[in-house]
Amino acid sequence: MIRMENIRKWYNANTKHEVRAVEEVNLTIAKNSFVVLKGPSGSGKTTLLNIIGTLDRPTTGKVFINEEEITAFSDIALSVLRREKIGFIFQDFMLIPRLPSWENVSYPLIPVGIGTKERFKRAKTLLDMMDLGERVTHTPEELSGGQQQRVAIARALINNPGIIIADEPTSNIDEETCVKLMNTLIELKNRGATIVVAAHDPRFKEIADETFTMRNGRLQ
Ligand SMILES: Nc1ncnc2c1ncn2[C@@H]1O[C@H](COP(=O)(O)OP(=O)(O)OP(=O)(O)O)[C@@H](O)[C@H]1O
Repeated sequence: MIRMENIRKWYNANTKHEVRAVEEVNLTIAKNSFVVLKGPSGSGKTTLLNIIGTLDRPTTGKVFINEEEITAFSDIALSVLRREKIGFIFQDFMLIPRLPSWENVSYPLIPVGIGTKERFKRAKTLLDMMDLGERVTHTPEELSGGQQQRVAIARALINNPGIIIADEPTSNIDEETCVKLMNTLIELKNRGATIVVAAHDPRFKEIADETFTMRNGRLQ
């Protein structure tokens, strides 16, 4: 379970660039549920996802994952948590240029100390699953946008995460990849993962257990 208590995120607090991106958010996401965040551009969805995914800290408030207060964790403890428990799918893929697909996918396994042969094997299995078995040694610039997105999805799954966070995952991909992504997320949920997606695509509402709407940094 993920629980957020009185979350506030102010960027550049007390400067002339201060942005009150998230205000007084209280949110509970049940374990093994599929949750969608929607809301207009700039309403704070990415900010909230980054806080849930421990990529950023709230200005005030507490976040709990399975009753552990992760906002009290050190940066090192948070990076271990991210590595072991959380998979990210970003809007703009965030692949590393010049690294072949299999290395992009298996990159999160390097700090875990898994050897090259095993990393290749695991990456290949996921790339096969994403219909990219023929693109294992291609670099991101040699792939189409949809193929890059599928590499990014494979990377998000490499550590078999209990929590999957996706920020507008369908905004840069074609229809076919989009349906595939949705089916993959449903399958991961059925296998026990908790899924949190920020998305405008109305189809997510149909597959989600719960949809939350953000407006001006607040949950409605
Ligand atoms: N690093 C940052 N520094 C300062 N302000 C930021 C930063 N990141 C986001 N913001 C501001 O915080 C507000 C919320 O942004 P956020 O990206 O969370 O919205 P969003 O709902 O995800 O938008 P979109 O749907 O356009 O991606 C916006 O006003 C944005 O300009």
